Amino acid sequence: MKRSPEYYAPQIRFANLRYEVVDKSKEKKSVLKGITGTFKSGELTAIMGPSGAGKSSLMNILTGLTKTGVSGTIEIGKARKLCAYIMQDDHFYPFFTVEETMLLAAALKISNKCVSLKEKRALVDHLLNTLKLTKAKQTRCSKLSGGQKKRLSIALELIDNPAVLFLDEPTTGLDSSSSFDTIQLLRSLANEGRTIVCTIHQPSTNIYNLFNLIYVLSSGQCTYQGTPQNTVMFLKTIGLECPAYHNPADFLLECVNGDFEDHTQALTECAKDTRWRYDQQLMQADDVEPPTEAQVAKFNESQSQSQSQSQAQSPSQGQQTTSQPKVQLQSMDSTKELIKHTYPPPEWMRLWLLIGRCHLQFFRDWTLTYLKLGMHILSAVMIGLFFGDSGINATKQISNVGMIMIHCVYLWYTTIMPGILRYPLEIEIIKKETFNNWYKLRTYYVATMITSTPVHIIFSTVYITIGYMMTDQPVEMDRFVKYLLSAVVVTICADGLGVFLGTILNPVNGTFVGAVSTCFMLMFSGFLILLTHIPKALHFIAALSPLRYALENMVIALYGNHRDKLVCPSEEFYCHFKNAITVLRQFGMEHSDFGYNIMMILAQIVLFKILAYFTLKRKVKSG
Ligand SMILES: Nc1ncnc2c1ncn2[C@@H]1O[C@H](COP(=O)(O)OP(=O)(O)OP(=O)(O)O)[C@@H](O)[C@H]1O
Repeated sequence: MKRSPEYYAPQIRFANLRYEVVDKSKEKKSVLKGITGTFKSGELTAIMGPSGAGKSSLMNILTGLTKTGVSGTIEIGKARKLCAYIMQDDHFYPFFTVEETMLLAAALKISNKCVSLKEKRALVDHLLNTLKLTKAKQTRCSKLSGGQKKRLSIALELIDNPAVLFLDEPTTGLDSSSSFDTIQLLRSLANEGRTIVCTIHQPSTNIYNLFNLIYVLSSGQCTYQGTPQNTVMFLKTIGLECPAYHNPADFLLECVNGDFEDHTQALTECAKDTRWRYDQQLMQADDVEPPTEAQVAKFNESQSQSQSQSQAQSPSQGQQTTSQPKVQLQSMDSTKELIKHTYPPPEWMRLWLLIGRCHLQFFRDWTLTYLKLGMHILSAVMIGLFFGDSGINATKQISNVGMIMIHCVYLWYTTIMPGILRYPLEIEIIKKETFNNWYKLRTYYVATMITSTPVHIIFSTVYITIGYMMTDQPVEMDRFVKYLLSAVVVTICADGLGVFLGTILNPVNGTFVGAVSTCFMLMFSGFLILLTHIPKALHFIAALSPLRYALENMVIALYGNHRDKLVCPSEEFYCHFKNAITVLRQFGMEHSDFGYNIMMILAQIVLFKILAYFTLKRKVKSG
């Protein structure tokens, strides 16, 4: 059952479209200079042109990714909600198989109420079969070839049957055969009634002829809009004769590149004639007006009738026609019916699914789990062996406070770095998925918080418990709980700051800023320089350091609340730190308040998490 094009895939019209940017030298630059065009439903359109002509800019504007600096009219209406944008690079979570990726996308895009899990499996199988990915079903995404990745990107967006599909350079990095297959597939999808627009560089003749419309940009101006078959005749009208056996696509690009003098002005003028987008048989030599829709429909019908007749007479001849795709989407009416009436699941359901994905990813990435846990255990044991009985031995109390500081810095550093390094890698996936309405960014953000927080709690608990036990700290539950709580909150705070830095800086700068900020926080933690020794005017800087509050709290937990005397070894004549209160006085912490310190760290956690959300949002929205 075919959808009516009006409902299914509205055409995209834009008129006098301008796009201006301000570059670094504050100069205005006109990227698109008042272009006009129409991309129709049921058609596969190629946007071509030299590098820097404005192809990606046009695509980003039509998809709604770029909004500032744009003027003119774009008639896309509600279609923008029905759009899918397949970006140039294919990004997937590497630890999931093709089937898992597809099933998760189906679960995120289609509510269980309208399509059951069994039906979703059938839909996924159908799409994988159509895109020749069935054999790679159980392959992890990181192991796919370039062509398979591209086809998976397309399959993922076809799950909810978008009416309009934009693709940025879908053949980049593919060999000629895979490129041909990909464009042929897109043509099949367009034949079903979708509006498909893609940018492409130097297509071969076979690929070029698969397009219904070629839209050429040169220095922000439209220099051709017509069928591939009309290209040679179009160029001839301005005196550019395409040599025999020369690829018309290459010749067209050579002409717009200015390889045979600058013809941009003549080409721009000539391209205003919209009749080049119609079959020349349809045009009368002296016609000035383009044919009406009814004329075009009638012509197309008669064409397809005569074609099917000739194919019936000579099947092999029909197969050789390059403008008709060989591969047609297998008809699966029940599946099409299913996807016709779909609607997305509620956002809480998507949250649940994303939490599941985060957990699965966490357990499959051994560097995140086993390696990190192993390092935590090893480090805790090493520190335990080095510090021995420092928790009870009155002669080792400066070392014991030093060990607390090492614990704080270790947890801080090992948590802040993954946060800094994670988002630059993940941002492209989030960008793609949120832009194509898989879920809202806030849902994703909450899911990562819900998943990462228990992990930080478990890891820091393992690390702290081993360190606490091995160094003979007081065996009192309330002291241990307070000590652990302080370590856990500072770990979560480090995660917040890491995510914040990861969303505003690239990995190199993020690593540098993360390391430098840790050094400063360490300096003001109250161990290397006592808080009482810091000039009063600089106290506010110390007040910003979460490490300071954590260290203070861990020291209070061990030495505060009238702790019994520590053990002074018999061979020692005098133990200065025999009374626990002496340790607190030594570090100027006898009046510190545990509750206040916890509140200060919690406040910073909230601050970093909110800031990180907005910086992540800004990063995702920036094209
Ligand atoms: N936000 C921006 N700030 C400054 N310049 C920009 C911006 N966006 C686009 N441009 C400039 O506009 C021109 C067109 O860029 P665009 O990416 O659209 O070209 P393109 O045709 O897609 O090129 P390519 O084929 O190489 O990808 C380029 O010169 C680019 O530097």
